[in-house]
Amino acid sequence: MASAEELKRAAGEAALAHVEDGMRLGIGTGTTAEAFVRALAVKVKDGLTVTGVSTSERTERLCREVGVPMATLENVPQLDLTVDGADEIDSRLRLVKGGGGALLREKIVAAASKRMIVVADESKLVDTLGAFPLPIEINGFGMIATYLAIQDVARRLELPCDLTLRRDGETPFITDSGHLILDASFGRIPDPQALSRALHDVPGVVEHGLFLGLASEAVIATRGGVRHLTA
Ligand SMILES: O=C(CO)[C@H](O)[C@H](O)COP(=O)(O)O
Repeated sequence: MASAEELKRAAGEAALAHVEDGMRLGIGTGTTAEAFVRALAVKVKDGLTVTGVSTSERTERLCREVGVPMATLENVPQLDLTVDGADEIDSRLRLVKGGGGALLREKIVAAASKRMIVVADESKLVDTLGAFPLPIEINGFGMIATYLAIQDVARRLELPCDLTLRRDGETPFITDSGHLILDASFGRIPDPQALSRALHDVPGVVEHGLFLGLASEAVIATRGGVRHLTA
């Protein structure tokens, strides 16, 4: 039976079929996105020309290490395609992302792209979003007030709410953009759009991990083969 690693590799390799010569590519964060980077690097060595824009410092380092040519979003602000992983994917290709802490840059890069393809193994497919805690990137200033305002959002939407400050060992986890992350267990999220809007209305919330209307396709590796889903 294929291991989780093999499934991630299969998804990463299958996404390569969507990469064309000359593309400006947003490159995601996480183990599945990294499988895509390694497969991409082989093509680059064989002569494929692409310009990558990374969604995290971690991905940037890997791309440079394996020889994928990189630019910044400042220099290349419009992208043809972004390939990125996800923590949860529903049947309408609505996503929860940010398990790796890169949600802010991931969302900026995805929004700057004409297309976003999600790469994942079948364990990420869900009927309803919400089993995976939703990462919420917040400003450090006034974090308790922000915490209370998020609890208030959940109360108004009649969702349970359990917030945990993400840690990196003894200290709070700090994102590439210098913010904190609250991992929010809201239970099942029946109306992701309403939750997204309400969270964006909280001033201390920088971004959240609900990706709605951004992914147009998904390449899902299953034990029975790779499935291609469209929104
Ligand atoms: O959103 C992300 C990082 O912020 C990742 O794409 C997500 O956590 C999936 O990671 P993996 O492919 O390792 O399961």
